[in-house]
Amino acid sequence: MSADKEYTYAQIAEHSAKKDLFLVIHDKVYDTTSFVDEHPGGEEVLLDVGGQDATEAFEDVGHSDEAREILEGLLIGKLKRQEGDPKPKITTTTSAATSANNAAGLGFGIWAIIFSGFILAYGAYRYSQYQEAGVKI
Ligand code: HEM
Repeated sequence: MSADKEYTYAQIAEHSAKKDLFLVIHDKVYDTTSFVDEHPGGEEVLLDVGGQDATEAFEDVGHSDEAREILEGLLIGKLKRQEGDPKPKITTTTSAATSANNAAGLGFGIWAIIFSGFILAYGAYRYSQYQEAGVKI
């Protein structure tokens, strides 16, 4: 089998049985049939995502490099995305980037509030100075 073979979601969905189990992870297709019984996380979880996109499930667990090496050995092809197919699942990289953005956004918000607080305080101070000066004159 060539790792360059392209599979559509419909073709992959036909392989969802324990004895014939395909998974999609990061748009690559893996034949996990020989691995189901050996999976340290149990066969149930693999069967749950059999014939589907398992990217999120796989990444959520935070699998080790060893797990990724096993995965490479099971590679049989890539996903041929067609019109109307589900969008690629969010990967850890993008979600990390999103949270980084959120953190930055939050940080900026806080600084904006602090900064405008200073501007207001300074304005109030200057105003009171002028008023005092006005009274004295
Ligand atoms: C073909 C794809 C997969 C491979 C090659 C794989 C491989 C492994 C390996 C080697 C481990 C041992 C810990 C580690 O090295 O990270 C593991 C643990 C685990 N896997 Fe997977 N896995 C796959 C897919 C999945 C999926 C789709 C799920 C769905 C939730 C899953 C859930 C788990 C869980 C929960 C553990 C932790 C088990 C424990 O620590 O008791 N795995 N997997």
